[in-house]
Amino acid sequence: MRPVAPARTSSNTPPAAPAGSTSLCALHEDGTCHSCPHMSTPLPVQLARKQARTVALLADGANPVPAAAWERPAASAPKRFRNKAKMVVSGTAAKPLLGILGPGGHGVDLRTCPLHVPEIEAALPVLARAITTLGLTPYDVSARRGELKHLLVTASPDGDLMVRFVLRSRRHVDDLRAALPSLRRALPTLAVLSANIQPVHQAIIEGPEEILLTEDDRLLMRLHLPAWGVAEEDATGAGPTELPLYLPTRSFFQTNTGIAQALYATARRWADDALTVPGAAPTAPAATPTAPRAPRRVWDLFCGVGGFALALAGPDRRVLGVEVSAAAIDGARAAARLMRLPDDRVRFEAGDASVLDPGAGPVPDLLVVNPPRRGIGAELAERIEAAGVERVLYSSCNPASLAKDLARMPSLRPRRARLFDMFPHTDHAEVLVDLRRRR
Ligand SMILES: C[S@@+](CC[C@H](N)C(=O)[O-])C[C@H]1O[C@@H](n2cnc3c(N)ncnc32)[C@H](O)[C@@H]1O
Repeated sequence: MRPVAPARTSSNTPPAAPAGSTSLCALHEDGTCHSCPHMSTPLPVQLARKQARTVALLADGANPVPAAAWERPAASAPKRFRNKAKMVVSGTAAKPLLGILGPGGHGVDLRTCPLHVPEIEAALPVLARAITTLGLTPYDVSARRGELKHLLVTASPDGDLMVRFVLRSRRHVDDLRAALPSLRRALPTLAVLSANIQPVHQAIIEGPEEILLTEDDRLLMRLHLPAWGVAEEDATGAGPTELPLYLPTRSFFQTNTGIAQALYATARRWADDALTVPGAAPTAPAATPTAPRAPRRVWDLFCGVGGFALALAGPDRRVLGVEVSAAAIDGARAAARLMRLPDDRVRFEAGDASVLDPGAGPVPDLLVVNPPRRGIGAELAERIEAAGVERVLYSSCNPASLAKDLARMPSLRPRRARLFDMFPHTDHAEVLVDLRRRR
């Protein structure tokens, strides 16, 4: 077969925004893409507004977050922060479009989206040429014909790539396998290649079957946190402690790498900062075995590939992570091995976190929850409230469901909060709240 041509940087450069524009994105400016409604507003102004909105929303609930509890928000880079591209493939095999379906189901090409990290932007034209070379016909939603539905590309902080072709059937899997050497020549940092089979005609990004075409089945995402006890830099600040996370193909990962680092670093700083919250009730001295200064037993529910659990792992601490995705749990266990954490201290279990009862056995000193947008829900919130857990770190990508869950845990009072700009140019906000049981 014909080889795939390597990346050409000149054709990868996004078209410049029109003169006089403050926008970072020509696709936004010319109306091609509406995914980032605030793209034309300077990022510091966006962030101030997002912070004000989030503070107001959470001050208003039945278990309010006091205005004085908020730390300075963690600001993102304005562009080149997204480590994952989820591209709908449309057009034709000869001229594929990688992006979204616009009004009327017409394909819109977003391969020059300035949010993607440079490694993704350089890879997309190479992958478009591979689609042409392999004759992969994009799936036509209205005609229900074609084979290639989506292209999912993730870049690690080291620039390694995971590329997944979401196909309607297995028809082209052998062609993709045969193209691997040529793809590797064109994309030398290609670490993981797979075909995901998504046979149903529904708006679902990926299906349950993943066919791996490389030996590696996961991407190493090496994050960097500040040293223990040191305040984290915002967003892009690389610190000296490595947090190596393994991302398997069908697992969640925070899409903004710099902000993910800030989030895990803040959780770690707060977890060990039990005595220093302004206005917090004094706790027992550190030496008292029943009330240690830093938590000894930590649970991380909805742990994904283990970001919070592994950031919080320490010599005098037992950590349990629970996550519904078995693939993500495999990744978390592999990362724990890479970090040489003994499995009697750091344990990961696949299962439904929403049915757990922290009061059923020895109660964790610190519970981390980082649920999907729906929140932890009434039942888990009520069990946490009843279990007598002293401290909860609640990381939420949906302040509205967070406010509801806080109202269900009236004994756990928000003492500290921080906004993380995980999704710049949109209204979405990620919030971390430090809850302490009222005495
Ligand atoms: C917002 S992500 C957080 C992942 C992780 N904490 C991180 O920092 O990357 C939510 C996670 O919850 C998982 N999840 C969804 N429902 C679940 C459930 N009922 N029990 C356990 N995990 C669940 C998802 O698979 C996903 O990995």
